[in-house]
Amino acid sequence: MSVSGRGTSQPSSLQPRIVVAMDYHNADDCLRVAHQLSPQLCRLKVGKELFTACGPQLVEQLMTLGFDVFLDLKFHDIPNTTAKAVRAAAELGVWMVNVHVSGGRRMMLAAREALEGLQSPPLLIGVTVLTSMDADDLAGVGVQRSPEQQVLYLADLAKQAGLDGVVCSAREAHALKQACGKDFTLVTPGIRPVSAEQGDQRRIMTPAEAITAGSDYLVIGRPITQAADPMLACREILADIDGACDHVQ
Ligand SMILES: O=C(O)c1cc(=O)[nH]c(=O)n1[C@@H]1O[C@H](COP(=O)(O)O)[C@@H](O)[C@H]1O
Repeated sequence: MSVSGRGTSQPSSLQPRIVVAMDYHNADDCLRVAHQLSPQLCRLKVGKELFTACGPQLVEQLMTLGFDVFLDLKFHDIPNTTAKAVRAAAELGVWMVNVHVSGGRRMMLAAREALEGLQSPPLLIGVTVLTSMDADDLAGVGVQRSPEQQVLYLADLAKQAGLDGVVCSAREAHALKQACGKDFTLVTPGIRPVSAEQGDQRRIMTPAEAITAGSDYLVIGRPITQAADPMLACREILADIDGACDHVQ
């Protein structure tokens, strides 16, 4: 039994706000680390690499261990295909699923509609501007707005289409909470403790900064999964955000 209750968009002070990105290539590595982590302390994200290698069976195994699972496949397709993929994710029983906001309003409305009538639908979240992108990367694909302007623009589209929230960087969290309201869920990757390497991420913040800025869920991969002791790394980040949580609640 998971700890969150699906369909709850805002974490209470007792619910885990860390979502560990299980970016592994095989089930053994993923399950070895999952057994070291605790559903009381974190949720898990299954993304493209792990899902392509291991499929829905592994998602089910992680849920059997008690974890809430964010299925991060960033659907971006024609409305009919996206809606059916979102429905399939819901039938798998995941806690959260995402689509690219740039798939457009009709695509997002179809995804929303695909979840109608379900007793505990997953949170439906829109990806805005990937946290690996900066202003130069956006300009490279023809977008002249700043990352923050583009994130705000896409988040407004997502909200109007009935999505529960967006994936963004924590750098945009404060402005987004003001623009979209506190109930609009903010899921923020690009989280780096002070000592961690930035890697391919560009718009980053520390865990405590992200919570203070208004992030609801922190998606954290390599700083935990590549650590010698993932559970210890997770606990250290929790200690870092504890004070920030008290401050914002
Ligand atoms: O949707 C996501 O989860 C996502 C969106 C985004 O804009 N940036 C981003 O990094 N992610 C995911 O978040 C995780 C971040 O991992 P680390 O960079 O290792 O902490 C990866 O699994 C990414 O696929």
